[in-house]
Amino acid sequence: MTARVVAQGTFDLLHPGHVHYLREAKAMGDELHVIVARRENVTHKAQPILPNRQRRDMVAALDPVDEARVGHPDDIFAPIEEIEPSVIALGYDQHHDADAIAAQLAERGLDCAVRRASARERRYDDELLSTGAIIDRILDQRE
Ligand SMILES: Cc1cc2nc3c(=O)[nH]c(=O)nc-3n(C[C@H](O)[C@H](O)[C@H](O)COP(=O)(O)O)c2cc1C
Ligand SMILES: Nc1ncnc2c1ncn2[C@@H]1O[C@H](COP(=O)(O)OP(=O)(O)OP(=O)(O)O)[C@@H](O)[C@H]1O
Repeated sequence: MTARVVAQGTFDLLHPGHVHYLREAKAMGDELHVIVARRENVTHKAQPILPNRQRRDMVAALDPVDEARVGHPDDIFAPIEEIEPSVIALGYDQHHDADAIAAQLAERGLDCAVRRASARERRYDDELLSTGAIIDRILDQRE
């Protein structure tokens, strides 16, 4: 039986931290399905610069990714019910509470583990491993 894994995020300006996360998520199963956050649903930080479709297209092009989709406008569990993953891989710093997600999955009768990926550490001084840091450097150097 194919073990499907779901990963999710904003994936605005891509960087090695995203690749690390998606590689780890893929290793948690056989098929990696990525849900790309709709711009209007990103309320916990600055909204993404790039359009939903462009962010999805770039994530879909990454090696570990088998399928990527723009997320549901208002029910984050709608794609989960469609994909029926064995694992949801949370990113190392994602603000979601794993237990709360596990409880909502159980409520919907979804048998799916919730795990957390690790952080990718910097390999050289000026490596940028966050979209926010990339944007800050652009503002700093291009103003
Ligand atoms: C299990 C799960 C399902 C999600 N499904 C959707 C969705 O369908 N639509 C959406 O816009 N965001 C969805 N999200 C929320 C976004 O991906 C959220 O902004 C992201 O988890 C946090 O992104 P960040 O790590 O880029 O800050 C989902 C998150 C989780 C944990
Ligand atoms: N350095 C990193 N190491 C491991 N995972 C990362 C790293 N940076 C981002 N991720 C993961 O990638 C997913 C998408 O993150 P997101 O799109 O918010 O990127 P970000 O670089 O964290 O953005 P921002 O700087 O705006 O917070 C999340 O699950 C996040 O945990």
